[in-house]
Amino acid sequence: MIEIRQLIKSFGKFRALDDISLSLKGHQAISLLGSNGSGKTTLIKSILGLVIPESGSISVNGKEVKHGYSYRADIGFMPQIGRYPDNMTIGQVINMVREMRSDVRAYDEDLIRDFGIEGLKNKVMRTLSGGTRQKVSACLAFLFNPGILILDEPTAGLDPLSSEILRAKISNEREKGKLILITSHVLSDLEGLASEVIYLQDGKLMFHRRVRDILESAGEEKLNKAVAKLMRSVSHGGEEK
Ligand SMILES: Nc1ncnc2c1ncn2[C@@H]1O[C@H](COP(=O)(O)OP(=O)(O)OP(=O)(O)O)[C@@H](O)[C@H]1O
Repeated sequence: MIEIRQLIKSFGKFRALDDISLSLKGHQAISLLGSNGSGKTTLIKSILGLVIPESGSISVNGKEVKHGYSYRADIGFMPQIGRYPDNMTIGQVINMVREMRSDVRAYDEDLIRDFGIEGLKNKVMRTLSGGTRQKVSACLAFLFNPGILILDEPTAGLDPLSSEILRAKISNEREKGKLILITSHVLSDLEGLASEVIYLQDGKLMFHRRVRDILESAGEEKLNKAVAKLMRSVSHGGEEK
């Protein structure tokens, strides 16, 4: 569903993405890992068409990103920090976004219900806690029932119950065949959620592997331990892709 070929992006002389090729398919929850500054956000922004790469290509559901923005209709994006008009209420923001897509017949309001957003709809955006703001961002990302979800640090700031609600939603959507790309710095957040892991370091792709294979080859039951082991081995030896 997302094909990235030999992607290169520099900021001045600094190479933020260095020859990245990836094939991302439906039915997967893919965890995008990497230390601060490794290129995760730049990669996500390239997929969203917000960063223009200097070479290489990205196609989403067969449409080349550089040929227009229509492909974005099938991507739901949850940013790390959602920015919304300060004086609007939650209800007004959700209605405003809903009206932007009159072509959509059935909205996905599961998270609005499960997070209890109805009871908060008169709260003004500027007064929201970080976690409630995150919940609004999550509700909006899923609202149009997109085939692809890109979630940037989705559980950061969420309380344990809300985090579990979001994890369950991600699993459900994956089972329906969606492609879900998730960045997180917390390895334990991946447990039972991710089916594939991508690891970037200094703008380079260090590995893209199935969780099952990572667990098997590390001889570990816990994904966070297995991924940490693999990260150490590729960081020191520069393993596979
Ligand atoms: N607009 C920009 N101008 C100059 N340098 C940039 C720009 N955007 C990103 N960079 C640099 O590119 C590198 C990759 O940044 P990016 O935000 O993609 O990292 P990240 O993996 O998302 O990091 P984090 O985990 O901290 O969010 C960093 O060194 C960053 O300083």
